[in-house]
Amino acid sequence: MKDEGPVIFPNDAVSYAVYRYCKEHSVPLPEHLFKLAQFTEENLPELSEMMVSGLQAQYLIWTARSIGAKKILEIGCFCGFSALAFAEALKDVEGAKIITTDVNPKTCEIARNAFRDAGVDNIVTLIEAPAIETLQNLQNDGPFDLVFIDANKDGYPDYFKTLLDLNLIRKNGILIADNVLKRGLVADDSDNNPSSGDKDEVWRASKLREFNGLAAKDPRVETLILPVFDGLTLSRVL
Ligand SMILES: C[S@@+](CC[C@H](N)C(=O)[O-])C[C@H]1O[C@@H](n2cnc3c(N)ncnc32)[C@H](O)[C@@H]1O
Repeated sequence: MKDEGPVIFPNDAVSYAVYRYCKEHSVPLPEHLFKLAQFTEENLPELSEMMVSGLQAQYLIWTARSIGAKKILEIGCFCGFSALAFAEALKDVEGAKIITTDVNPKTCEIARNAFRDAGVDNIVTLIEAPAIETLQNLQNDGPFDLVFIDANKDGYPDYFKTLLDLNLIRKNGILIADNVLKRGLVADDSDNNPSSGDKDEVWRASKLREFNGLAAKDPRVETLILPVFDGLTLSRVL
């Protein structure tokens, strides 16, 4: 077994080259995703970092197709970038349905326009409401094949419990949660971590630690945490 050592790549330059290489050799993204990303970066520059990365969108498309997903639920729509990726994955699937939810009216409007412009508004429904409320009203729409959590980090433990208690994910369906390592703070928030001075982030990391603990111990799921992007928790429903 190899040592569980630090980063594989020697420095930032090589890491960026690797990232570009991975994108170029992975499932392609449609042009409308690049357009939405550019629009978001130009119009909401201070928030645009909230979008998943290009490679992460490729990962979501590949995963949704791999498990034969037909129904997807997303918590945290923002301007619609990851939902559009899911729509790309499901565009040729008979009866496909994507439900996404967010509380920000401004970004919801951008997302709705993006879904319409991409011609996927027939399969994507955006519910403008707090996610916990949305989950409690989804009994007739589930169970989902894939659920993606990418919203307020303090909500992750409740989203996890509600999704499982209400049987909103089918057997062998998967839950993907983003940002679960929070720049490593979840595993190490000591002075070793340059982000440890940011008290808000340290608090969010504590909620993510709680979420990861639930996902690791709950007998209804089998969980894998991957140290990719900002950390992904993958839970398969048993
Ligand atoms: C990281 S962004 C989502 C990014 C999106 N998945 C993408 O890749 O483009 C998080 C979103 O969660 C939303 N959010 C925050 N609190 C929420 C809540 N209680 N219920 C639903 N959405 C919430 C924010 O408004 C924000 O748009």
